[in-house]
Amino acid sequence: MSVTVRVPAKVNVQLAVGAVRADGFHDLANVFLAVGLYDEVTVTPAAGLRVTCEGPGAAQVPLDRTNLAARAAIALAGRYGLTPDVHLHIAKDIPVAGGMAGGSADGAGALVACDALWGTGASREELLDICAELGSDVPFSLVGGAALGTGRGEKLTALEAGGAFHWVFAMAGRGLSTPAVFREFDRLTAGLDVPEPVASRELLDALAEGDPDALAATVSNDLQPAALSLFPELADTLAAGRAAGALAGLVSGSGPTTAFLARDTGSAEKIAQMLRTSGACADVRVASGPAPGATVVGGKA
Ligand SMILES: C[C@](O)(CO)[C@H](O)COP(=O)(O)OP(=O)(O)OC[C@H]1O[C@@H](n2ccc(N)nc2=O)[C@H](O)[C@@H]1O
Ligand SMILES: Nc1ncnc2c1ncn2[C@@H]1O[C@H](COP(=O)(O)OP(=O)(O)OP(=O)(O)O)[C@@H](O)[C@H]1O
Repeated sequence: MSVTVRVPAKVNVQLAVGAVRADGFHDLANVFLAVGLYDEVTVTPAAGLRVTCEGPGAAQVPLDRTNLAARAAIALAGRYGLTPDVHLHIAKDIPVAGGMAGGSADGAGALVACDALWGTGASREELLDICAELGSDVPFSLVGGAALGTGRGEKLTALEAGGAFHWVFAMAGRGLSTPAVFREFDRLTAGLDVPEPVASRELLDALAEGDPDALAATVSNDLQPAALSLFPELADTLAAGRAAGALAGLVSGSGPTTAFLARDTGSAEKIAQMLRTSGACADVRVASGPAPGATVVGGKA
């Protein structure tokens, strides 16, 4: 008996960041778009909790109880008086520590997979509560599509997306730590008046209309200066993607992956090819969004 769940990566088309809160988190206006780069989590009953991982960057993924997939299984089992005796296998395709919510995807995937395996009958709300305990990005990994995240990003409102948006992602040769990027944001904004984060009306309209030019004119990421400060070479990657014809280029979330919006699939392939030969990044992928959230794609009786 096993269950396999597929979970998408995300790009933040707007990431507005407020001042640091008393609990160390930041209030956000976080416009998430799920994109078609996926991790798959397979859960199988086992003698105890075990995590394995294959794919690019697998060596950087912890295989102990700190893995978000393991934490999800433990949290769900805890609620239902079960023991998390499962083997969680992660087939990784989302870059590790890349700002595309790879670990969050695995947390949401493991939760949905264990829920199906154990037949807990947990409601969507209960699953979303557990997701929010696991991390700010995890609820969005569960729901996918397009959504506005407020609070620390965990309170979601579904958004309409009027069409597919085509993206090129440039992966860096090393990762960036999300807490370190938020700390750098605090350092760069120290003494300044940081406004309350608000979603842009123009950006939400562009998303709803499926208009790539209008979206390109409105994308923004308040963490970008912090990511560039910690990883200055990303400025060259952004310049290379824009020179290759991208409508817009920005750092994805806390980075260091950079995301380039293309007009259509043909243009995305051309930008990807130019980025590959530019030497300005370690790897390049093409993907479109919105993509569906965590979905059961297979299982064996
Ligand atoms: C940068 C984003 O990826 C944008 O979607 C997210 O805000 C980060 O979400 P995440 O990786 O799920 O982050 P969490 O695991 O919840 O938090 C990791 C750390 O990031 C910082 N953090 C995260 C979210 C937030 N709204 N404010 C923060 O300051 C905190 O230092 C926190 O200790
Ligand atoms: N299943 C997992 N996959 C990858 N990393 C994990 C996982 N579980 C825990 N981690 C830890 O989380 C850190 C961040 O990895 P992750 O790939 O989630 O980063 P990220 O994509 O930048 O996150 P986000 O975009 O949500 O801020 C890793 O360095 C690793 O130590």
